[in-house]
Amino acid sequence: MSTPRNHIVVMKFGGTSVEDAKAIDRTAAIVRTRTEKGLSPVVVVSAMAKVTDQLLAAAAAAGKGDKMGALAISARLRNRHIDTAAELLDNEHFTALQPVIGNEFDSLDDLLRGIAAVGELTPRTTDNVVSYGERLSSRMVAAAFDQRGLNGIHHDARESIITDSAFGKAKPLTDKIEEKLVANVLPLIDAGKTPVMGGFIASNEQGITTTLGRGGSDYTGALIGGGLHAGAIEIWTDVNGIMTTDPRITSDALRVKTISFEEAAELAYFGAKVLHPATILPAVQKNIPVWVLNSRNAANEGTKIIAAAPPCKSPFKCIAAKRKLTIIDIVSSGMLMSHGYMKAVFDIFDRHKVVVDMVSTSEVSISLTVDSTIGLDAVIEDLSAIADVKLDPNKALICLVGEDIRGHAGISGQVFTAVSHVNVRMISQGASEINMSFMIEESDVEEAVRSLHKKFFANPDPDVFDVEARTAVQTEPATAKA
Ligand SMILES: Nc1ncnc2c1ncn2[C@@H]1O[C@H](COP(=O)(O)OP(=O)(O)O)[C@@H](O)[C@H]1O
Ligand SMILES: N[C@@H](CC(=O)OP(=O)(O)O)C(=O)O
Repeated sequence: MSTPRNHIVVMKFGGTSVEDAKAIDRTAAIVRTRTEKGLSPVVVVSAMAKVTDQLLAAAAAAGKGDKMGALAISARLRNRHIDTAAELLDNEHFTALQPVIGNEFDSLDDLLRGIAAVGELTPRTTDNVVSYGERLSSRMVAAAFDQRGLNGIHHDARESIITDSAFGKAKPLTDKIEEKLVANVLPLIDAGKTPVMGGFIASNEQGITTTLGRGGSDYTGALIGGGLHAGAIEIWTDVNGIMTTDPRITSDALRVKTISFEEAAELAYFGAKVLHPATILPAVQKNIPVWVLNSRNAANEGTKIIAAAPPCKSPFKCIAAKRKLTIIDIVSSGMLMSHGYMKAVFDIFDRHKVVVDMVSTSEVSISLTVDSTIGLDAVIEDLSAIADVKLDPNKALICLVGEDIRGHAGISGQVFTAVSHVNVRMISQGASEINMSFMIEESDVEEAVRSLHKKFFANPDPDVFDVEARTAVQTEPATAKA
């Protein structure tokens, strides 16, 4: 294993942390606190808030042949970026950056015209369109850091983050990434620069643009942290850290002070949007602590994610909800007393590369859940050849994460009493010692989470949760973003 470079800190700023000139200015001030401590930051930025969704909308319009609609979205984005740069930068830096922004938008417009002309949108072209968000934000932030004396220098993430060719959700090639980071980024750090890179975007081995999937900038941050063997990875967002549940569901949510890698991975996978599920992996491999911090309230301690979290007296640390799930009920009398049936069913999911989240079985039926409709038609067709299949959409998974759920007697009774007014469709407990999950109607999510939160976080362990903040008000309300 490589030797840790403890002076390097990877700082990832999400869309809300770079949403406008004021936010980027705050970001620069936060980065300065690290350079003042003698640390060497590598900065990863997402697209400005909502830009990714708007680029996807432009791509979709172009794919339907609506050239004017696509170009209109692009024109609005062009104005937003130019206006932000004008507010953010002095004359010298703005004059240098304006043509760069202009060129990027000219090439985006050419791309959108091309898509509209053929009237077809592929995953590969979608990745190309959507990559402009991070390409632009990283250039703007680098210029702002340069002007503010932070020695900011732009590095195109696509030159260092190398993936396979699974457009839309590409898999990183970690050995290649490490090689590239050491060759491209380390010399910049050694020269006293602050490299600024776009998150989420990458390229395959042929140099074609790919992306790591929605919310993937956290993953970029972790890949860079792992590849450079940094001393810490910081995820800067718009809340005080990992909270006991999404603070948009209940304002009673409390900051979790410390959480284990394992617990954070479960939470992220089962819906806590604050962290991309893959973020933890590179950190675990090199035992790098990950911090989740608030760029609107930088003085707050945030949440530390480490290998082993301290003991917690409360049974749960967090409640996550994952929406937009579909339950698939598979019923067949052929399953009765037979072996190999499960294998046949799962082989079908495997063949069509459809990921299953939760499974529950009886003698003649299997219920399972999926979070994407991509590839689902083919799965249903193949399953229908061996069983009766029923789809039940608009479901949500509620996941309670805690360090030793099995060790708490009577815990299931307490959970289901708390949500006794909600129709529970599937339950899973026992597969993991730290997770208890169940499926409900999507429309019941808020009610169920609030009831569970009230039940399990009435007397939280002060060593683990920031109880003092219970009465404190957030610095600013969280805003909707993408
Ligand atoms: N358990 C949780 N703790 C904190 N935030 C959560 C949690 N679950 C969901 N969230 C949501 O995640 C949001 C932050 O994630 P995201 O919007 O992707 O931020 P960014 O743009 O910084 O990457 C918060 O505003 C919050 O509403
Ligand atoms: N911009 C990308 C990647 C990302 O991670 O964004 P954010 O950090 O704002 O969640 C997205 O919206 O999916």
